[in-house]
Amino acid sequence: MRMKELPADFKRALPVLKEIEQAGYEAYFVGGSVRDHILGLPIHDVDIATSAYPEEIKEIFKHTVDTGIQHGTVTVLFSGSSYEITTFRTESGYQDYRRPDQVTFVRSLEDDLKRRDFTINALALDRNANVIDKFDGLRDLDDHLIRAVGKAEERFHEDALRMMRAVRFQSQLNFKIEDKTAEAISLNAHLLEKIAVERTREEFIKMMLGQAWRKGFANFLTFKLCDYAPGMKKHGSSLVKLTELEPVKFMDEEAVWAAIGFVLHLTDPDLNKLLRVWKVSNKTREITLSTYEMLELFADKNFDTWEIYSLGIDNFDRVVTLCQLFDIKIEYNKLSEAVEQIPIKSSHDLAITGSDLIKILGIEPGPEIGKMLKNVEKAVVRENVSNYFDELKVYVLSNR
Ligand SMILES: Nc1ccn([C@@H]2O[C@H](COP(=O)(O)OP(=O)(O)OP(=O)(O)O)[C@@H](O)[C@H]2O)c(=O)n1
Repeated sequence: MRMKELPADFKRALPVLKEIEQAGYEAYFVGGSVRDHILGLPIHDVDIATSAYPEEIKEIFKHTVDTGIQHGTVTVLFSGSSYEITTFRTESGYQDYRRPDQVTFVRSLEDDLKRRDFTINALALDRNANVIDKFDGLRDLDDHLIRAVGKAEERFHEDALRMMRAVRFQSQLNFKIEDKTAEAISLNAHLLEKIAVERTREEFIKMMLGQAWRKGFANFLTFKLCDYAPGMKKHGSSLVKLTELEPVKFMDEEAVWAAIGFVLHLTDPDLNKLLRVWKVSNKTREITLSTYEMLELFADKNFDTWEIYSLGIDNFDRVVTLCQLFDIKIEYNKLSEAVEQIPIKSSHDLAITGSDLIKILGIEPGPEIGKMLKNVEKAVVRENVSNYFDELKVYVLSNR
């Protein structure tokens, strides 16, 4: 099959493929960018695979960096851009279900494609836009199917993360997982325990942010991957409720975690614990906890602008989408107008400072000043007083 127009990222890399071919080797685009291009999706991360060994690539190009030379990857700097070029390889060993014990460089494209996870990821594209399809990846793309290359069980034994990748692609592409591949995931879900939590988390979040996350997440539960994912073992039957909610897309990772906390009715410390087990970043954890608290307030209908402000106005839109997900009725127009009208973004925007208060009140610096400033901030946010120095001065003097 020959594709029509190549996207700019591929076109820019064509001279690199040409150089390799002129030196007597083969070179192709491979991996996710080929899949996405055929699907008509925007591409990112152009990967090039070649029959040339790393040392041979280094002879062809003047400027190279040994990025992952033991796995066959060399970064080539060419005409102001950089390209990752990986030698065709086979892999064996996989005693730990994560990494091959042995990587062997080979000259055959087919051998390289054979070791890949799914047929839709085992396509190659040559310089003339011909697709090389040894495992019926094009048919599966057409049929919207995620099918392991060769024996599914073997592919998952090689890298257990691929089971998460299956549900992730299902969600991102809105595809179905082919029966034998699905069966192999169910049989091998326990291997997920061998995978570093950071890698599992990355796939989990990509899955939850995908268009068909309800399908991917439903399979994450059905295949029992959830039982071997960090901190979720006992929660399968509660988490299933997420798939029965309104079809709303998650805005970001923080929205995903807050929704999980909410559907599990976690206390704040328990959600914190779950986030630590999944090793989310401190920033994500902070934002998630504030989002979660705001969501609970909205669900209780028991809040005012000060609470929204102190939990972070930036969380408001995320919480609104979560309210849609959980069908929590809020008076959106009224609320968003109120939030827009909050006159300050943070205490830094106050027209009065701590040193002003010390002068106005004639008192020593200390905790009293902090308390007073907080009261002023609250009054400004609740629009009990305008954020002008003179008005704040009067307010402070009459509320001392
Ligand atoms: N566990 C894995 C990871 C990757 N691959 C192969 O390596 C390619 C590149 O992997 P990666 O960049 O991680 O994923 P993509 O498939 O490119 O998807 P995306 O870029 O959307 O994450 C994949 O297409 C697949 O052929 C694999 O076989 N097994």
